[in-house]
Amino acid sequence: MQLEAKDIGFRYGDGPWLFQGVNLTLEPGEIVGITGPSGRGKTTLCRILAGFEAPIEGAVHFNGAPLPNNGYHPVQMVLQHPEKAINPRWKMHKILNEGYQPDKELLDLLGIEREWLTRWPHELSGGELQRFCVARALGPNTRYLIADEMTTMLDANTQAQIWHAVIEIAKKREMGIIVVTHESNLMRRLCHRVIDFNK
Ligand SMILES: Nc1ncnc2c1ncn2[C@@H]1O[C@H](COP(=O)(O)OP(=O)(O)OP(=O)(O)O)[C@@H](O)[C@H]1O
Repeated sequence: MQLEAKDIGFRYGDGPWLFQGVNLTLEPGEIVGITGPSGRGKTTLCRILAGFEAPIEGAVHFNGAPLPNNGYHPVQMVLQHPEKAINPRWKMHKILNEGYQPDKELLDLLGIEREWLTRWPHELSGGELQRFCVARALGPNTRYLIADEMTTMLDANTQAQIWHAVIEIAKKREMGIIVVTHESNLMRRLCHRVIDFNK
């Protein structure tokens, strides 16, 4: 079940092309980094790969066919700021179980404490909230995870715990990952290969 970007081009409105002719193939279980300067279009490319945005040119294929536009999406994305990705009017248990019911093993792996489940989002730290966003993205039908600066705002311990959990799940399920980060050490440690989005 490959994830394939074929000759992708994108621009906002009638502005200049952000990028054109982007080709990328991810195999199951592969961890690929995307690096490049701020504003180059990495997040935009991620949004296209996750089906949030349609490319102006080219196409994204999953398992040889266009990305599905209903049902559970096989490509899930986790953003830098968890508070932008959750409903502030829902308690954490509702946010966590929105798409599927994560099991105890996953909650433990991500260090999610049970007492957090009855709290509102504003009653948790950024690192605690991000664990929920990661759990929510790791449904059993997630085949590719896009981590766009997923742990940039977090301290080293939280960053390590979250990545340990994600890598363990990825190995077990042969889930592919796209890692967008400006941290070159993290990139080197995690990724099988890195695409320089500067060129
Ligand atoms: N909805 C939008 N409408 C118009 N321009 C946008 C929109 N979203 C992003 N842009 C612009 O597109 C460019 C690329 O943005 P993008 O977030 O994809 O870059 P990036 O490489 O991920 O940057 P960073 O490393 O800072 O996160 C930026 O110049 C941004 O201002």
